[in-house]
Amino acid sequence: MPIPTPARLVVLVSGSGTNLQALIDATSDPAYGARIVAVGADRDGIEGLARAERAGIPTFVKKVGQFSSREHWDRAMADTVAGFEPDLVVSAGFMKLAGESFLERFGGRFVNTHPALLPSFPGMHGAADALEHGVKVTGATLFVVDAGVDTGPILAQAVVPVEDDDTVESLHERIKVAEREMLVECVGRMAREGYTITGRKVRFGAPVH
Ligand SMILES: Nc1nc2c(c(=O)[nH]1)N[C@@H](CN(C=O)c1ccc(C(=O)N[C@@H](CCC(=O)O)C(=O)O)cc1)CN2
Ligand SMILES: NCC(=O)N[C@@H]1O[C@H](COP(=O)([O-])[O-])[C@@H](O)[C@H]1O
Repeated sequence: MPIPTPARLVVLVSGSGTNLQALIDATSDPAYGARIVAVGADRDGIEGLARAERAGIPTFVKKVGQFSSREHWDRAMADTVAGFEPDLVVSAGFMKLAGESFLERFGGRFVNTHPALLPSFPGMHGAADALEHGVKVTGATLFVVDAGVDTGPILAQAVVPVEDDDTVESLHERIKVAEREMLVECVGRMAREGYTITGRKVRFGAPVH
């Protein structure tokens, strides 16, 4: 997938937005090769939206409850995101599953960062589930979103140790430090180098014809 530079990014958030902030900081350098054209959320009053507003980035909020069905919400999300003409959509702590309409429009250029080493510990509680299971290492995974829950082709993974005295909070904070670095590096490479998806394998670099 070759991408025109600077790549246009739409970032989706549901919470504190520290991954978004890492992207905001990275995109302030024109050499990074991407810029954030909008930040979207499924709820209001979150620090993620405040971070975007402080950076002068347009925001939008689409709550599921504002729509008559989940499908209508999904289509409204897809229409709104499409209006910003993104090259890549980045889910960074976005706590909603994307449905058919969204994936029809953005499949192959919608990535998500997850706080565990997939395929282990998918879902909404990746750090807590890894701690509960007693694993000795965990981390973060960046993948291309598909119709499953955290099942898409993997772009990159970052590993962190689990310490004996970890709480869910201390472990998730350690994961997030590695996650932000991985996200910034990979989104920048996708923008500058393009990427190729072949079945379950993703590599940086545009397809060779
Ligand atoms: N179709 C997909 N959409 C998304 C994926 C994905 O793999 N496939 N990844 C997510 C993020 N994600 C974890 O990485 C995730 C987010 C939300 C849920 C979930 O079950 N959400 C519930 C609502 C929960 C809430 O509102 O608090 C829901 O969507 O109804 C699971 C995994 C990005 N989207
Ligand atoms: N399943 C999705 C999920 O758990 N996402 C996780 O939420 C956190 C958001 O942090 P942030 O709002 O500070 O970027 C991140 O660790 C992200 O991987």
